[in-house]
Amino acid sequence: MRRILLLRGAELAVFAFLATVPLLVVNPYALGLLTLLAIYGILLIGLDVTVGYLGQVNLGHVAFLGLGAYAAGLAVTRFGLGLVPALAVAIIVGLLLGALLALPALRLEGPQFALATLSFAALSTTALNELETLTGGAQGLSLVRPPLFGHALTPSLFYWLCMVLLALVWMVMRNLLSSQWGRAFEALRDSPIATDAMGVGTYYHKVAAFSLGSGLGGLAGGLYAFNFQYLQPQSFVYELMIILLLGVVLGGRKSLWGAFVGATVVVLLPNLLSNRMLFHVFSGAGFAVALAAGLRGLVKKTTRPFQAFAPVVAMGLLAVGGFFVENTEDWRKGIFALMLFSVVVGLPEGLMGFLAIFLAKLFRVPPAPLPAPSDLDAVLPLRGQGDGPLLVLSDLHRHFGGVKAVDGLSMQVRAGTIHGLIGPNGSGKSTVVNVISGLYTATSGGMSLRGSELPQGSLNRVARAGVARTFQNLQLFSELTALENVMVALKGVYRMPLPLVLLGFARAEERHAQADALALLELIGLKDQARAKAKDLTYGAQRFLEIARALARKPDLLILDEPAAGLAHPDVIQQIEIIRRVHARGVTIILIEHHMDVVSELCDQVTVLDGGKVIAEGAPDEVKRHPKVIEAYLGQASGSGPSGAEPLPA
Ligand SMILES: Nc1ncnc2c1ncn2[C@@H]1O[C@H](COP(=O)(O)OP(=O)(O)OP(=O)(O)O)[C@@H](O)[C@H]1O
Repeated sequence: MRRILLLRGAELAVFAFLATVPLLVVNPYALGLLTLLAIYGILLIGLDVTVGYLGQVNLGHVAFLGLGAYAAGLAVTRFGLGLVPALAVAIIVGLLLGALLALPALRLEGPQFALATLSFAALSTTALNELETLTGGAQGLSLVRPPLFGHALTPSLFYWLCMVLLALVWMVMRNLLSSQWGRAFEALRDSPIATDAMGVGTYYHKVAAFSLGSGLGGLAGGLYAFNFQYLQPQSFVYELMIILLLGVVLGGRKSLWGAFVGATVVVLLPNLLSNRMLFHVFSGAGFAVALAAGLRGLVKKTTRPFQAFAPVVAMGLLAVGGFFVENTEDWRKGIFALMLFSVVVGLPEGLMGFLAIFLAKLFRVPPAPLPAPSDLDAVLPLRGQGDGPLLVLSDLHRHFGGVKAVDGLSMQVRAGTIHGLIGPNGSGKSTVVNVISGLYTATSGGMSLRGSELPQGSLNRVARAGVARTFQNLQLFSELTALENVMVALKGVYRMPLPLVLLGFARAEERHAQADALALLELIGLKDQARAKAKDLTYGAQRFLEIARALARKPDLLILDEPAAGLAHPDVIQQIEIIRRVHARGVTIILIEHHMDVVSELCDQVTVLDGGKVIAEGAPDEVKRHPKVIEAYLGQASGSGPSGAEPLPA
């Protein structure tokens, strides 16, 4: 049985079981907990988009729960809307306010982003508190759960409604996250620069992801309002946020199952704290897991000592401390902190990540087979040589304060050629590449591609204009597979509108993308490692993979920034062969390289830079003998005139 069938079967079994619960369980308390499980499940799936996929610490998600709850509550109490329109209002409020927060906040990174979201959460609670005439302030807002299509929603019916919505959210998000969108979210977490350089708008995708996650927060808020039928601003404060983060991290990031497990933890935590016996069992089990995982990691040498011992100490403190404190609820913040610390340090992949390793060993289910590679002519069409220059740089300057990294560079790259760009360290080669590819804006000067002005200062727009590049310091999407790295960059394949992607209509397109990406992996000799994560490939293979990924853009101009840097000799030979194959497809290449033998082997024309200026230009053999070049590399003019590669760095 294929892995996908097994997964779908497990999902179906769990949801079918959950659907029958109201028929089996008459205990209203248990039904209430399961209703909350569905609501928090939706909330955590939304939070996982930012925390798991975007890799950002989002401390504002609790605000969207609150805003969604009040939006739905007010829609019903003030505007007399029904249940469905009120839930729609809650989603829209989440989406819009999410986008509004994301627009400025996502220009920030790391702790600054976390602080921006925390401030938003604080502001929201204050607003809900202070806008008394609208929200009732600290007095709270009471509402009555409206009927659904004329039927009063009993606790059982409301539970089913929440479960149906969780199942829908699950399906829609699974479709989205396994599509080009999900890959883009993960790619920009690993390398925003490379994501932009592959023509995938980083900022746009970040804002879309954050807004989507917040929309789900709004929906969960609407359901929360109709579940409790009474709202108070104090319910949506940072303490709940910490529990939500604990849920996502403990359950396992980037996983719908992880969100589900996390929601279970969030729902059960209050019971855990109020029932002393349950607390002892839980903390004892946690200590045992931490000890077993730590010892296993140490024996297998997969864990550093701190990573192994710190969770044991934290969980030990929890287990022993439970016998001494009078009331565990008074210590809840400390308990959450110890649990969060243990999970972050000891179980970075969360419970589902941990479980997935065992399940994979237990079932050993092969993944679905990949399609046959597409015809390379369709993926990377052969181009004619053309005549005239493809790229023209005129009097280009790029200064950093007083440093003139590029100082009046004029250069032409003929279509269909391999154009070498060489020069001693610090001569300005990388800066030129960064200006052409849009990472830097030129201080002055002009650039044109095929006669049209090249956009400046935007990796994304330059990529869309037909320029692809690799990076001197590798910028792969390390958590994605080799195949997915190439699929992120594929041009002209993804045409399905978002609503249809959400409904699961992008599968044929995905197969097509896989086949195209495989053709490019075959070109560079990595087809057999298509499913290996980029971070697990050898260094040489990673360098080759960057070329395949850049080729997925079907570029007019490919810039290779030191593609042989750090490679062992056999890999250098393979790299030369790959570049030859790419060139044979008619792709124009700019090659920055310190290995002079690689330059001599491959380049039709070479431009030599020194101090940001061109000091020589011509065929490789000519420039090697040029006195200025020899002087630049050796710091002296040689009368004898070098032959071969000796004077230039190998
Ligand atoms: N972001 C920056 N800020 C300030 N100075 C910079 C920046 N980038 C490059 N420079 C300076 O510009 C000059 C050219 O650097 P650049 O990296 O372009 O040279 P290079 O020829 O690519 O060198 P290498 O072969 O060592 O990579 C150097 O003096 C460098 O210190």
